[in-house]
Amino acid sequence: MSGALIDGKAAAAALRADVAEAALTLPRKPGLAVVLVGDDAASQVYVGSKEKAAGKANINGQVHRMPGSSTQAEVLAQVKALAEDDAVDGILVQLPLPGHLDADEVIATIPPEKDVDGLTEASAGALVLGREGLTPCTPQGSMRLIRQVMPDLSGKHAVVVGRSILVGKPLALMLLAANATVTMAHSRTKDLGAVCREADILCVAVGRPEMVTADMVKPGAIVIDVGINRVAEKKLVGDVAFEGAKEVAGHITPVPGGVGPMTIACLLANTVAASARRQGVPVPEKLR
Ligand SMILES: Nc1nc(=O)c2c([nH]1)NC[C@@H]1CN(c3ccc(C(=O)N[C@@H](CCC(=O)O)C(=O)O)cc3)C=[N+]21
Repeated sequence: MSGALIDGKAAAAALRADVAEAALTLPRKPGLAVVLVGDDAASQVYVGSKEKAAGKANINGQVHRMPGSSTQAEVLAQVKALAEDDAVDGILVQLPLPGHLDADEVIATIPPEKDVDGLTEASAGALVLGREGLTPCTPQGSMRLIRQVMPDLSGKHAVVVGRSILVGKPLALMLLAANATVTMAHSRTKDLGAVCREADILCVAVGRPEMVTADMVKPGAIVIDVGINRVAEKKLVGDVAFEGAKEVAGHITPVPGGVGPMTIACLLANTVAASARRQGVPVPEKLR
């Protein structure tokens, strides 16, 4: 292996420790509410791990499980109740929602100051306008990993492959705010390989197993693999063909153990940051 591994598990543990410490400095214990509609097995496991992580970080985590047959009005009423609950600092609606529900309308019901997933129009607007706001967890986690190996992105070329609302688009904006020169590439980009090879920082969030191969990586580049694809019964792979790419990259995130663990840690960081603002105290520096 030539490139150094970026250990997302270790970085997430360190951030969670900072979050746990910061939570204790607040007048009131931070509260995180997760709304889970339906009984999708993967979501159950995932939400359970969020609840546990919250507890360990000195955050009151509560999961509101609703049947898959819940109506739009019932889900909206649940989110509204949490919006009005003063002890709740963060609201996360687990996605995807069952097909008969309108996720946009549900998310619009989350007050921006409790939007720990960074998915409301207000949070997206703040990111575009360069104002203070809560940022989506997966791109925020990616930025934290990049900063760890490259604190100053000035003069660097970042290529983001994938333009999703959840990851690609916000990540590009965050890289731009950090002074990188940013290219957004996607499924309609011509000669994707050539574009990727220009990248000092290559971020891939397309949801296609091992789509980015070693020949698309500039020697020494930082490679951030946001993909989590279940290929065989138990095997998880990223959007980057890791074995080859790691020989070319300077730094690379593995899957699992890369961006994934950072997503949960950033959710906790957002929750404590939201709580601090709601309680009128400064957001601890390490959580920014
Ligand atoms: N409103 C909302 N916000 C989310 O942030 C959200 C969501 N809905 N719905 C589901 C997806 C999925 N997601 C993951 C986070 C961490 C790992 C993670 O830590 N993965 C481990 C592997 C876990 C395993 O082994 O299965 C890793 O990459 O190392 C995975 C998936 C957040 N999501």
